[in-house]
Amino acid sequence: MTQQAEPAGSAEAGPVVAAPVIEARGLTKRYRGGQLAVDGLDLTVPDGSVFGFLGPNGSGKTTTIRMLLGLVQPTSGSAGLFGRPMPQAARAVLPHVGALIEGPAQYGFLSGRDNLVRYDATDPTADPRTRSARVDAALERVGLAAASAKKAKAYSLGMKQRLGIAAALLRPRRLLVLDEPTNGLDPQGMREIRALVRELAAEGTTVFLSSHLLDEIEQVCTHAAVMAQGRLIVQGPVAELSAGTRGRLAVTTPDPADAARVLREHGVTGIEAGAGRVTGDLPAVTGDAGDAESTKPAEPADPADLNAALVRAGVRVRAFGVERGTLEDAFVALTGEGFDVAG
Ligand SMILES: Nc1ncnc2c1ncn2[C@@H]1O[C@H](COP(=O)(O)OP(=O)(O)OP(=O)(O)O)[C@@H](O)[C@H]1O
Repeated sequence: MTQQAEPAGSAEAGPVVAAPVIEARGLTKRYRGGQLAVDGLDLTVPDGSVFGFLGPNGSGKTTTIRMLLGLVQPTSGSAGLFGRPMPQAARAVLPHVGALIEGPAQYGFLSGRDNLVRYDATDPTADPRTRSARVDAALERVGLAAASAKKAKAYSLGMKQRLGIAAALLRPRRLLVLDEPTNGLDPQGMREIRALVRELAAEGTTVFLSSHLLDEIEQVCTHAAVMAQGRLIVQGPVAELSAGTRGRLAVTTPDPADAARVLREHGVTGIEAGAGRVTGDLPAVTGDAGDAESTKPAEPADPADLNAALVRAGVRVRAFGVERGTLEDAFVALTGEGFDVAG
């Protein structure tokens, strides 16, 4: 008998060799009220990445995630997971995806363990005979084994969030999608979630997490995409995105006024001269940071030339360096706005 083509309902995601884990092309969502929540989004999430989906509140992150998971129908454009189209391939693909969107739904009167048992029981493909072992492994995985008998209502927010992640990890996942996983957590809770994300990534799970916190993305993500008002501003490896900013020149000198003058003459802008220290923005020689599609860093002037100019002008330089740009600098440079986390 010849091999049948894989049925749409198969648990296998099919051949996945080089396909990005998530791919969106021109993905757009206009809600019925007319609100354009996501506008022509092109997104590529590489296999094995920890991908930060960054944007202020209301920038369209949750709507995008819902479209990627097949929970919301796009107005236009396409979304794919593991090279398969969504929502058409949802039944085949979603068993490989764990998701935690808008906080975990839990029963406070049940223990953490019983919450997971209940959750596992709602999965028709989960073998009841191995349920107990699966639940214990998930609790262990998120560091809740010792607190597993406690009622969920007695959990801290961070523990509740980890219980939600444990639910998403009851079966092996190739992709974990976390919508604002550290929202509302205290610094310790945030650290725990970050550590967990790093561990999962080290085990080979691709993690896609949304956040409105720039430093969080810098700390934990290998790649990022930045959204503002429903549109993609930039995406790429985090190191390249922050390198794309020119960085800030910092000169320690007993002659700040002279240093400021010489630097200004050599094209340095945004100069701030204080007691014994002058900072400024390196002039760009070439570059295309203004291109929203580009992740290529702008080419800054060679700081060594500026240092030489200072020395030639008789300015005494005690320390000279370029402070690395941050993702926040990149966001400000690309949008001309501050990264507003309010709301
Ligand atoms: N069901 C809906 N109907 C109409 N408009 C909506 C709906 N859901 C979201 N929006 C609007 O779409 C825009 C994007 O919202 P979305 O929740 O996707 O953004 P977000 O970046 O996830 O923000 P947040 O972090 O606040 O959830 C917002 O202006 C929001 O008010």
